Amino acid sequence: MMKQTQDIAENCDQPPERYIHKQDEEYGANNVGNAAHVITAAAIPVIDFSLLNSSPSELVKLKSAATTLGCFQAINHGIESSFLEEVREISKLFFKLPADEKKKCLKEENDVQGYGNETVFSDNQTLDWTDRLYLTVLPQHQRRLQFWPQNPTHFRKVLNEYSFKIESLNVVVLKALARSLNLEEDCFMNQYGKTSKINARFNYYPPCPLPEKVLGLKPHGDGSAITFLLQDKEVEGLQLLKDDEWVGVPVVSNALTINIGDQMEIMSNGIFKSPLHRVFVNSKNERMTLAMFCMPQTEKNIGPVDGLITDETPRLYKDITFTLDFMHKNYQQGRRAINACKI
Ligand SMILES: O=C(O)CCC(=O)C(=O)O
Ligand SMILES: [Fe+2]
Repeated sequence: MMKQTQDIAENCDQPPERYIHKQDEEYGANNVGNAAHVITAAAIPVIDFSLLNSSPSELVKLKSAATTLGCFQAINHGIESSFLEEVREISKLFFKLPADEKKKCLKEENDVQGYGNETVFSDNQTLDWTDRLYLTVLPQHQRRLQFWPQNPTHFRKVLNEYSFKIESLNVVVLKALARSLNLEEDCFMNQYGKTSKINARFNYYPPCPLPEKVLGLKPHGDGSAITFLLQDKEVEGLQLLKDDEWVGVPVVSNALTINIGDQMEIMSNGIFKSPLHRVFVNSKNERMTLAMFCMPQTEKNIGPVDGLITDETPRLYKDITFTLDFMHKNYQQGRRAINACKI
């Protein structure tokens, strides 16, 4: 059985070969683009959610963020900061448990659900410097509770509550995005079926003695429609590709970082952009984040909404059922799932 990254990081002065990025990897750690630099907070738009229904200019700002970067920071989103603290706390308490205790939630080798590191498909796959706990949280009947920690004791209660808060916020985002394009407000939601599907991924990035040689997460676009990322309170690391340059996504206190995912790019016929992003780690501090991936039911076919297909803007994507398996296979082979959906 493979050792977890956290256990490796504990006593190591050199990351194992399997984590080290090779010079020729297109988006590897050595290949930092023109210059990896942290741009100012102003470059990632901050959207005030309390204004989305009343302020046309806030909606324009949202549209601009979603069509260019595919990323924005949501403030005044309605989830109490004290509750976000509880969410961070269960993550921290879980990852700080002794290895044996965490192993109670260990994923099976070829599954993504549960605790562990990245699923290995091939011998030359470069590994991410991270461990994760990956759980389907909604719809409720798809939960596989054997992977849900019972330690800390309030883990399940807090995650359950957070799932419903994110589900509601997802509706707010879907409606606002539709209105920003002058579309009927339910047009994206109509592709969801009765409820959304939400997968949670708790990410733990231990410090690394040679951070410039590894990546916390390899470059990828999210397979979701919308991703809600609760960042670490202090430690930054997320970067996204904009005009061939990697730009850092700052920590904004009490904000949720929202990413457009591949399925929204498809439903919007390419108007909204699913950004390529990756994670850097550092030598001093560990970093913990929680990504909530919201998407239509996996058995549902999705495609560009009718109102967006015109003579001038022809259909760019096929109708497709976007399964997780399809997503992950592409990721591990260093490809983008969305490219396989283009006409
Ligand atoms: O940890 C982060 O900052 C980003 C996580 C992410 O991109 C993901 O889980 O898909
Ligand atoms: Fe991501």
